[in-house]
Amino acid sequence: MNQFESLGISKEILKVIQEMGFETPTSIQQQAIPIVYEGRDVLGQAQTGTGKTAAFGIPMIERISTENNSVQVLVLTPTRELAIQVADEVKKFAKYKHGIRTLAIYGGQPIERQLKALKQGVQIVVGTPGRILDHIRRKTLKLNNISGVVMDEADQMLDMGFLEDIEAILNEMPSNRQTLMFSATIPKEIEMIAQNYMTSPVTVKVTHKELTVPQITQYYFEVKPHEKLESLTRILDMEKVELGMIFSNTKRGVDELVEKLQNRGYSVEGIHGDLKQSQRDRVMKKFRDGTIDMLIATDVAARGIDVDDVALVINYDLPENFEYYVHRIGRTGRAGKAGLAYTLVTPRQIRTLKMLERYIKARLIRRNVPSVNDIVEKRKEQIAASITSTIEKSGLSEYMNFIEKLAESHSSIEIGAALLKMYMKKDEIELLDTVVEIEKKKPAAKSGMVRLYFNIGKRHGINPGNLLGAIANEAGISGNSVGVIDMYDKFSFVEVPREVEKKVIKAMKKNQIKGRKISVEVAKDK
Ligand SMILES: Nc1ncnc2c1ncn2[C@@H]1O[C@H](COP(=O)(O)OP(=O)(O)OP(=O)(O)O)[C@@H](O)[C@H]1O
Ligand SMILES: [Mg+2]
Repeated sequence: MNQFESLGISKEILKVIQEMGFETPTSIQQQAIPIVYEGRDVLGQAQTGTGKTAAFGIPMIERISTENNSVQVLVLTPTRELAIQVADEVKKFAKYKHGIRTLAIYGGQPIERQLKALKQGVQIVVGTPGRILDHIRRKTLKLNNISGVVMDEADQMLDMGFLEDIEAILNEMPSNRQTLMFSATIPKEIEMIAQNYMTSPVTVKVTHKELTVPQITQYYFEVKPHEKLESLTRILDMEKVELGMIFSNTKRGVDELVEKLQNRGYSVEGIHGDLKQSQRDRVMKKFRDGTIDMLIATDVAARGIDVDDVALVINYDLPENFEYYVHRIGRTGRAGKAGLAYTLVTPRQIRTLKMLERYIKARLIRRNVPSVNDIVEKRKEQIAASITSTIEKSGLSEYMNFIEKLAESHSSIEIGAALLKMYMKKDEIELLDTVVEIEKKKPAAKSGMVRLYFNIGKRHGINPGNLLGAIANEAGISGNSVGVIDMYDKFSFVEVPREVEKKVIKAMKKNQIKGRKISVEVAKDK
């Protein structure tokens, strides 16, 4: 007998569990399922991604009588996306329990469609409190046959101001029903509802020292407010994750980030409460399918959302509430998988960060925003890896003939290097476009020097040493007195002693390089 069988789960559901590839029940499932089967009220707390949905979903499915077409189980969730997801998960588990019908009911969806489905008869309804109450008042949803109610993410529903709605809903139900509440965080306020609406509830708490799961490695980056966007793009360039989420505290923040990142060529979409439901559904689908790399979201997508293989969560803004942090980063590192969580913190927020660490009882490791060099080095590693895998996949013979010919007049190292240079060139432009904004604002590091920015356009192919010599010559100064020169396709800069600033600018404008007009800009000192 496997461990799932010993929990008393029916064979129809055991079959699904096997198909889903679950090997052993998680702690919350082991502890909560038998108590829920007993019919007790349960207040369940366990870390994010540890299978709370199945912990309440499985026993709730088992109690449905298929002879009866009325609603018997109601699950309340704080968001529409979570209602859809939990209903899908319940449907999955009920796959071989023929005759059980499950319906998600939420705002933003045409009410007629829901009315039609309710009329046909469903036994399990999963929904958001507002719309559920709406149906109760229209008498299109009757709760007199309810034998079980679940509040998933109960604390979030209270936070969103759903207390009155929830109370109104609970008051419509038979008092001998079974009541369950589940969340990764259970603050004190919950106990108030528990006292009023539950009958001698059993608290099932899977305790760990930390509130967050240990397989999520948590880092923070200290960045000035005006450097956040630049830092984010560097982090994204460095990580190149396949699927991730970025959280912002405001809807406007989400919209702005989406626009800015899309303009820079990142594959991102946004989700928040002001978007039309059809748009929210479209974005969620793209995210679940992996059509986009990153979902940018407010906390509307922080709770309960379970998307496979989210490798990275970034808090672009430090959340206003510590519980939100736990739930946001919990979108990664689910079902035992590893995850990364990055949080951008401004210097003024360091104290709040320390308080957050005390709340979650875990540490965030400090990390520096990757420099341009780090990103270039990382690119090289990635390119080396993709060269190796291309070679391993073989299918190179036609290219090899071509290279063999070239190898008669060049060494293979030269050929390889030239190909790489051609390949990187394209890459470099993309990379450096993102660097410009921050670099542009930088004055010279050494006192007495000024940094002059000039623009000679894309793919200039000019040797910095030659340019430096030409400028010094034209200005009548020694080449040695010119400091750094760095040339990019968009902005290049040179650092010169303050005394010769004017001379150099004049010389640069005069010394048109390859016939291009040069515009020079002086970086202001702080
Ligand atoms: N026993 C199990 N073995 C392996 N995977 C499981 C098991 N139980 C659940 N899962 C999977 O783990 C993932 C997370 O489950 P679920 O969404 O229920 O977590 P949760 O505890 O509700 O998290 P959150 O607090 O974020 O809502 C899901 O993809 C689910 O299919
Ligand atoms: Mg959940």
